[in-house]
Amino acid sequence: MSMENSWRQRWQEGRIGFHLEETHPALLKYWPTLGVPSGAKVLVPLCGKSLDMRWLADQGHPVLGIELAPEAIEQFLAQRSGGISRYTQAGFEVCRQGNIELWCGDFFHLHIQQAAEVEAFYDRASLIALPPATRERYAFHLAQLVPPGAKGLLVGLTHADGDAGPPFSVPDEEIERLMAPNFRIERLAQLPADARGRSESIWALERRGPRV
Ligand SMILES: C[S@@+](CC[C@H](N)C(=O)[O-])C[C@H]1O[C@@H](n2cnc3c(N)ncnc32)[C@H](O)[C@@H]1O
Repeated sequence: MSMENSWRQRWQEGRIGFHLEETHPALLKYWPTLGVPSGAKVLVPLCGKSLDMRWLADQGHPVLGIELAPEAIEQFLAQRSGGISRYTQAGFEVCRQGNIELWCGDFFHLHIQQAAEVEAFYDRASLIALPPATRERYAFHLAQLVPPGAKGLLVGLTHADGDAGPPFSVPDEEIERLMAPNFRIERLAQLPADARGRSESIWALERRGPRV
């Protein structure tokens, strides 16, 4: 089965153990330390139906989430009664609710023109959703989409179940190797392991290169 279909099947069957029913504690704790100005648009790759997007929007950030599974987007929108506008842009179905826009489709098809206003990013559980070779592509594509100086928070995950996934275990060394060519990167914290031995790591990133 293709990666795309297996994610859609997960959403259809409700196998979404990664989803949190609250704002991620690391977002609450560490986002304010990045110093991203209120009003800066935040890219949320592989966003699922994460409530973290609501929190970011409540801080004054326009949010651009991108997600493969229409099921995730519809479930996200159904959480609130706010009016929804729907349109097609650059081949993506886009839904907007308040200052959150959700693009339904493949992150790798999102082009820099569509991300033109993005100034920051928030990435939880994207790398760990992707097999090794795709993680390389992901890191490169993210770097292409965000401008020099863009800051982001990244939440990774390691586990002791070997190469199995998703979630794939992505060790610190790999996150550094993938991101360091294009981002200044600092590990902020390692959260305690849960009952299944899964532990999240929290990183601050800043896109390298001269600001224009
Ligand atoms: C592990 S989940 C994390 C979701 C969210 N960030 C969170 O913290 O709840 C990964 C999500 O990425 C989506 N996805 C996987 N590959 C994708 C791709 N190439 N483009 C867009 N979304 C993708 C899946 O459907 C899934 O909802």
